[in-house]
Amino acid sequence: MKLLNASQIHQWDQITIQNQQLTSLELMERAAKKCVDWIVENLDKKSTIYIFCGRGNNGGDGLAIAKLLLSLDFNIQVNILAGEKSSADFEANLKALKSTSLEINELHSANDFPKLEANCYVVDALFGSGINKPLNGLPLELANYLNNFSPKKVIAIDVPSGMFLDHSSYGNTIIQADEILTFQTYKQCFFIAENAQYLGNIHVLDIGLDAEFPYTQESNFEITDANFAKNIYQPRNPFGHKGTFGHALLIAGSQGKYGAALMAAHACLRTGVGLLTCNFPEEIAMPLAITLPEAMSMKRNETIDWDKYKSIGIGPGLGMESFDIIKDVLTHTKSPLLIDADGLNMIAANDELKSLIPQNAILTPHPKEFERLFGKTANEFDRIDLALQKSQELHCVIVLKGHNTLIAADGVGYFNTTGNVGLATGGSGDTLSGIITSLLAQGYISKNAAILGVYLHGLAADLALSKQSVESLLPSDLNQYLGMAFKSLG
Ligand SMILES: NC(=O)C1=CN([C@@H]2O[C@H](COP(=O)(O)OP(=O)(O)OC[C@H]3O[C@@H](n4cnc5c(N)ncnc54)[C@H](O)[C@@H]3O)[C@@H](O)[C@H]2O)[C@@H](O)CC1
Ligand SMILES: [K+]
Repeated sequence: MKLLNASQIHQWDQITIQNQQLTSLELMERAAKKCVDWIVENLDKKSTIYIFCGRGNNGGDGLAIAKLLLSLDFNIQVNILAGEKSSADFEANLKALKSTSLEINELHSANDFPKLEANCYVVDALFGSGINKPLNGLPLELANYLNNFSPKKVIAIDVPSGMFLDHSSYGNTIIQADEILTFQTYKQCFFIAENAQYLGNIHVLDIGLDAEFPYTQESNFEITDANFAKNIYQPRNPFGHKGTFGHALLIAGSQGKYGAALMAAHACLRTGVGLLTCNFPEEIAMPLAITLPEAMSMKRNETIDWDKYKSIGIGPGLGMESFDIIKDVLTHTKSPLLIDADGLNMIAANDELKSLIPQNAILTPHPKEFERLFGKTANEFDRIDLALQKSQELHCVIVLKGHNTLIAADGVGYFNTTGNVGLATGGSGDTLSGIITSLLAQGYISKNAAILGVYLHGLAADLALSKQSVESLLPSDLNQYLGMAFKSLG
């Protein structure tokens, strides 16, 4: 699914109004009705709901919500920012609300802020997709006032006020939401870790916007959900044999980091590779044979037959002392390549190695490794843009690991939607390397191996939560759930 920017979302509303012969007020009414359905189902009617409205259409939504909640006998209190400039639909809804018995509180200064009851709810309808500058003046004071108070829940309409949809809000004040009722589609800002403290649970409400419009739009960002993964999944040919599913070579492990190599190997096999050869330190050849008898092994300094492998994965637990082998691989490999961890760190520390990265290689840095490779950026949006730029410059795939891992390929960024904080443990990346190396060996092109690998890795972690908690989850648990993750694609 494409992620649209703020201006495209505005156009989407306009096209819908035109194609469905609606007035914008009717569309707003639809949006408000969806929010109220959610509120009725999820909030306790006994608690007061304080609704804070700006004077644009986000505020208009707030007023339309207020009118509907009033008709359902909810206990509400409505506050609007004072000002002269307001949208037509805001004015229409204000007029309608003024015709009821409800008193509306106009906020001219901080003295007008209502005293909030303990245990209340707050609806944040100050600014939505029309935000065009950081909060300042009275809206800033109000945001601080609300953030310093702890209501039962803050429900943001469309986006938390103060958050830009498609560029960085780093350092700005934003209203902290517990629940976000967003219209029609995810917004890019929801996938960015620097916004994490302001984002709560996100509920995408279908307000019936034009179904065709997103397909007509260019976008540099997509999200990879179950449909996306199903489309790239290649079901196995029933007549296949071990040669059909590729021979992978995994070059991993060093003293003190043997586990990383074993975890990568285990995940590689569980992802369906036909054959796996492990180039591991000699001292773990025996533990490997005992714990993973399906894997073959070779010595670290043994000559590699470059024609033999369908894919090579290098890096998990490799240590920084393996310069010769990474140089050898970068210089000679003819196979699709995945580079992780110390493989990346060695490249970052050496310009000659950097110049040898082959086309279509998959690099899987976490943010710190990314910084070592490509430099520091002022904020996360800039880091993502840099990842897209580097993916084009180097003709390779960059998997920027994090909460919503971003896969940058051919200048497009794909945000993954599976996974949970249980993955924030050493070893998760090693498992991911094994999975992606396996998919490469099975013939997936680099971009698809990275997207599907990240999706399956996260999904296995989500499925593992049926038995584990986010605290107790171990990367090695994922191997047991890869099977179920694959089955969900079938
Ligand atoms: N028909 C439509 O277009 C629909 C719009 N919807 C709602 O409309 C919202 C977008 O409405 P608008 O485009 O009117 O924009 P907003 O309501 O987000 O805000 C725009 C207004 O706030 C001002 N403003 C922006 N940033 C400010 C800041 N930091 N401090 C002070 N003032 C600031 C702008 O000058 C403008 O007057 C969506 O987020 C959604 O909630 C929904 O009702 C769905 C239908
Ligand atoms: K809002």
